Amino acid sequence: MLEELPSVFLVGPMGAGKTTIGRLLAKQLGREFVDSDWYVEAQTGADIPWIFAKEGEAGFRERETRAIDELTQQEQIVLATGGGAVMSAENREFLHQRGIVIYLNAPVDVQMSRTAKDKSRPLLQQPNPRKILHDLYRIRDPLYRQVAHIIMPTGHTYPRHMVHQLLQLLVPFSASTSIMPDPKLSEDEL
Ligand SMILES: Nc1ncnc2c1ncn2[C@@H]1O[C@H](COP(=O)(O)OP(=O)(O)OP(=O)(O)O)[C@@H](O)[C@H]1O
Ligand SMILES: O=C(O)C1=C[C@@H](O)[C@@H](O)[C@H](O)C1
Ligand SMILES: [Mg+2]
Repeated sequence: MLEELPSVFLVGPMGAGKTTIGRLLAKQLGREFVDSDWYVEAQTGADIPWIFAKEGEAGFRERETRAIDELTQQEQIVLATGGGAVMSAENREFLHQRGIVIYLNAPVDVQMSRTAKDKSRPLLQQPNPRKILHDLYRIRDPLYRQVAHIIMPTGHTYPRHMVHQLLQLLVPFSASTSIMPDPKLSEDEL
């Protein structure tokens, strides 16, 4: 039933589960899974902390926009994007126009517990990561909502259960028509 489904792009904050859910969703759909953070690392030949250290956040964002442009042109993939990808209007346009965008909306407490032990996120290597996550959420939540076709809360739901719900929410987008369902599916409807 989902053969006609265009590419699916996951957006949301660090620790929302974009990589985890994206990988599982791709498996269920029989699609290729790509993570824009991994793609940037592979294209650069260096990891994200190294890119931030050598080129600053601005250097990383340039690389990220090139990656989002290239990856959103691929057909029928599942793409997990970096948490800050929606900061660029160009990226938002690429994402919204070229596929179905799912916003995984995680409260700051959940983001905190899921990112606490991991040192791979340069923006959180600060004395007060909770404040950083909180400030980023305030700025980015409206942008995630703006770019999304589907908004899915994530907190205490098992990844497999989330993927099951997402597969149902994606059905209306699979018809062979260029008209996207409107209005947005929102948290209230889940
Ligand atoms: N629904 C879930 N329930 C419980 N744990 C989860 C869930 N989704 C993700 N996790 C766990 O949270 C951590 C962060 O998840 P993940 O790396 O998928 O987030 P992300 O959105 O890709 O973050 P980033 O933007 O930093 O790449 C992982 O350890 C993962 O196993
Ligand atoms: O939220 C962010 O700005 C980031 C999230 C990660 O996915 C990486 O893209 C990088 O660490 C920056
Ligand atoms: Mg990820």
